[in-house]
Amino acid sequence: MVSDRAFPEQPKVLIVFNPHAGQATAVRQSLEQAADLWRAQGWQVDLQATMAAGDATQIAKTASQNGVNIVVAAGGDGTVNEVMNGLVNTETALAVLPAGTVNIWAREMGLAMDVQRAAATTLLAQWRCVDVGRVRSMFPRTRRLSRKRVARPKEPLVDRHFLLMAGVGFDAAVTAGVKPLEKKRLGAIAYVKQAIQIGWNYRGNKVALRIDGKKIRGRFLMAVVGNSQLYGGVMKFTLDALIDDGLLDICVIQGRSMLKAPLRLVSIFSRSHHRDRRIKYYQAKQIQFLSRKPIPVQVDGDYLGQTPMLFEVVPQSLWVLVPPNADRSLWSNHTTDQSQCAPPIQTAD
Ligand SMILES: Nc1ncnc2c1ncn2[C@@H]1O[C@H](COP(=O)(O)OP(=O)(O)OP(=O)(O)O)[C@@H](O)[C@H]1O
Repeated sequence: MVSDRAFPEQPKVLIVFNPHAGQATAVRQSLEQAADLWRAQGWQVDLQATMAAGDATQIAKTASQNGVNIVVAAGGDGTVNEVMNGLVNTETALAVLPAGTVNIWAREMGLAMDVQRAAATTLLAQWRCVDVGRVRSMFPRTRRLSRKRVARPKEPLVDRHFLLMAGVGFDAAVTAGVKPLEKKRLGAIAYVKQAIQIGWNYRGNKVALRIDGKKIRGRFLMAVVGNSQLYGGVMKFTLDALIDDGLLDICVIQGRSMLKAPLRLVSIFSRSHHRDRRIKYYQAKQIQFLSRKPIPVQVDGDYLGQTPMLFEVVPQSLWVLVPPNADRSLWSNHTTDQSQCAPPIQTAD
């Protein structure tokens, strides 16, 4: 792996933490210890807790404007998503300390799930510039899907970046239904419980996709639009995704009901997507999702809204700290053109 950018000697660091993330209770204490470890290496570290959902984006944006070199998202993937939304197209890098329920980005980065060990590994990280995804509500020009009208957005319009993936359909319906208290109590099992509860009656939706201009229609149970590979911490829907290739990977699961969904899961777990004729796989810069009925959408594990939505890649737009054990299969072999990432920031001492 090639380092994209030199580490500042005494970086200014802000740890943004979600006090309600995950199931642990003494997060602040272990984050203070992580901060001390970094301070011992000359890093200038501050901590700030979020007060409400959505806070972390503004905190990260302000930190970047104030010359902070690294903003550390201490929480789960929802917190990582909020922080990165404040850092896209800035000079400030994203790092993570895993304190959430699933911690997919931390796993992709090869970090231990223990905050202290993850902090120690972060000292050895390299700066890399990566792509992110962007998802926006859209008003389709096509008013019809076969002979029926295309659904118009009924919820507030959204415009959001994502680092890991977005899901459309069944997984987003599950995400929307998991209650925060249940997630706190049961952890990842809350998702399994919800999936079983709604799976019996879930029906595939008629969807029209436009993938880089190419029209594709069908009845889909769900689709994953991946910027990276790992999903749910255990499997890979978008197993060919590279985080610096200027493309999003799209894995579509076809079907009318969940009856045969276990077969699709076997294909996904055994990484034989390409041999399953009910799984379609694409790579593209832009994907439009249109449907007769509004279909739920989640980004990086949190419910976002409903179709119609437009997904597109924002190439080379985010600096991230990449520890030595990060999954190498996420990066293309060649050194990418870094000109679109903001130039390195100079620490004002
Ligand atoms: N102070 C806060 N009070 C209430 N909600 C918050 C606060 N700070 C952040 N949140 C919200 O909590 C949501 C979940 O947090 P987060 O993703 O960090 O943890 P998690 O859900 O336990 O982990 P994972 O996403 O890995 O499963 C985030 O989407 C965020 O919007």
